[in-house]
Amino acid sequence: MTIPHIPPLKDDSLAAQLERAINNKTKPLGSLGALEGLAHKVGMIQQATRPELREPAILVFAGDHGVVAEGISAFPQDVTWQMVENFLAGGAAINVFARQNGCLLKVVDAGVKHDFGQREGLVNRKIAHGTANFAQQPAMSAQQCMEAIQCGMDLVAELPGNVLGFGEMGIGNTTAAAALMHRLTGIPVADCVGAGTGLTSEGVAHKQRVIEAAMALHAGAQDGLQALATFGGLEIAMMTGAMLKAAERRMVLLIDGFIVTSALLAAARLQPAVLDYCVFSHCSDESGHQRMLNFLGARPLLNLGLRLGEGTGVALAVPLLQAAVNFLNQMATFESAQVSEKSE
Ligand SMILES: Cc1cc2ncn([C@H]3O[C@H](COP(=O)(O)O)[C@@H](O)[C@H]3O)c2cc1C
Ligand SMILES: O=C(O)c1cccnc1
Repeated sequence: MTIPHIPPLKDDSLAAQLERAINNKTKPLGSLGALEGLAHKVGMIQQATRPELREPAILVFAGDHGVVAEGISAFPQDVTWQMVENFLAGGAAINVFARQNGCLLKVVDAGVKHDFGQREGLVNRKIAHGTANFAQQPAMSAQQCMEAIQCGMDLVAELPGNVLGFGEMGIGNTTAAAALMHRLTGIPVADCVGAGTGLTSEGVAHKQRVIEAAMALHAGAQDGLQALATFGGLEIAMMTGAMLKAAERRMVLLIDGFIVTSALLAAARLQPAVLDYCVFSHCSDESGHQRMLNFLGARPLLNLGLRLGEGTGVALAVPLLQAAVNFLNQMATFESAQVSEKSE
């Protein structure tokens, strides 16, 4: 496996051109707020003063987690495969929002504990029937983790468009994500754990204890790949690989909530410049997501109190991304529209 090399987005002359183009539009300086930074970012990613978005896609990566044996989720493990069926039938929240906003949606079986057979619309990249319980042993072998990363890279190499959103499904994956977050950021476990699908406060306290015990058990798993293999999920590792390949292909990466951002923490540990290619769609209500975003220096577009995952925040942010590119390409300048500039 070769981790792609991702160049940082540094081109002072293009950055200045984009800034000028944005500032010359018929509006007070800075008045389109976060959309201005977004337009600038897409221009830098595409190395163009007139960027364009083509065929936005959302990949929903699904996988199961052995750590559910510790009683860390409010829902049973079968919900993972049942929700995959729901995605295939078009009835989940992500189906609704992806349809609404014209996104291609693909569901990837990275490691669900269920046999789906050959199914229309399901991309079969199953590495294993779920991970092992990281409260007892590493979730994945190094080999499985690398296979998952490689599959993620290969999937993205085939995509037609230039915008890629990330979503996930996997009962128990907020526990994996919180463990990964703690190990990769050093933020105390108590500030990484949250209620996930709806644990009570005692449930959250138990989840915290499970993670703390696992940290002691796996004290040696410190580097990015080791941490990912030890605490991550097959869907999380596959997202990490997909993110790296998408940045290498100069796609716009749309980041969803807590679990997707944990995959990005691992990707950024391997190739820090991957962050230059990311748009943070929203801040999840899963406590810990805000801290993760702060750690990355990220400013999310939306704050809607979502705590679902699946890529729902990503799908909702697509029209904002389109608006940013459209204002850059279509708005008149002070000169072209003959509008007077600021007096003093
Ligand atoms: C019906 C249902 C649909 C979902 N869609 C996404 N998730 C979300 O919840 C799960 C993580 O939460 P925890 O770690 O607490 O198990 C993930 O599958 C995530 O995508 C769902 C959860 C449920 C119950
Ligand atoms: O932020 C998320 O993506 C999230 C939060 C809770 C449960 N599932 C996903």
